[in-house]
Amino acid sequence: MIRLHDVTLSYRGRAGEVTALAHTSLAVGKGEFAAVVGPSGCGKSTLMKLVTGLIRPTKGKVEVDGAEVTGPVKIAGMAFQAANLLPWRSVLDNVMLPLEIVAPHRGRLGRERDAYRTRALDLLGVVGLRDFADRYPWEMSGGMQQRASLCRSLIHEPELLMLDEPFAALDAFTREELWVVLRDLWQRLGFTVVLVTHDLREAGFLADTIHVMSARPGQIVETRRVAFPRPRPLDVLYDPAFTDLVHSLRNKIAEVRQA
Ligand SMILES: Nc1ncnc2c1ncn2[C@@H]1O[C@H](COP(=O)(O)OP(=O)(O)OP(=O)(O)O)[C@@H](O)[C@H]1O
Repeated sequence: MIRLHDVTLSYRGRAGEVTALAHTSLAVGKGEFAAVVGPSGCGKSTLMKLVTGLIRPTKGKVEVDGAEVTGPVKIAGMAFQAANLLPWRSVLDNVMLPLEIVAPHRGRLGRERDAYRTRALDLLGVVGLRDFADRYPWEMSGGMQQRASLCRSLIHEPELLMLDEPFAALDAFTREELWVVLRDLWQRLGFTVVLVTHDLREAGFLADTIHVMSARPGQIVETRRVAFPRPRPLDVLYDPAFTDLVHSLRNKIAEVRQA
């Protein structure tokens, strides 16, 4: 689904040139759940922007679904640390927002509003928010807002879901609840995921593959397959093999930070 071939990305700003990524290569298969971890400022968000076509590589090539990325990628949905829901729209209308923007839904929404509404309500049901569809974002907790944000990123049935630290602002319990929500959505809908996170337990619980990046300029320095069988219960977090995985990822990141 995703291929980065020897990609370098340099930002040119007033303070001169900053090379965020240098000679980075990465492959993510169709339907795979990939996580990207690494020290702060190593270029994780830059990698997300390259894959979604928000920026173009300085050198090298980015491909999504077999085609070179030359502009915004239509098959991608995105969610970020801030839920960014529009306060004047109900939860349902927030979830339906991408349908007003993304082709071909934009052209169909007028005629097929009821069917789309049903789809949005079904999705809200999967994340436990069906009864909150008519509420406003400011009437809901941060975790509920993030659930709605996940629904919004999936309403146009993207093949690729790009998540940049979506649970970082939540408390530990809510975060674990949301891991389960994302696990179930992914298992049900079968999209490809790239999840950027600082939380190594989150990466271990959710991902098939964890890519570790070096300090800036970032590169993938290690790729781990996560072998725990699916569906994974939260109890896997207390498995000694899981703790070993988290420890060794932590050690690897400490090593690349000092290098
Ligand atoms: N638009 C920009 N112009 C100039 N430099 C930038 C720009 N965006 C990012 N950078 C720089 O590129 C480097 C990588 O940034 P990026 O946001 O990709 O890192 P990150 O790994 O996502 O960081 P964090 O883990 O702290 O969220 C940083 O040094 C950052 O300051």
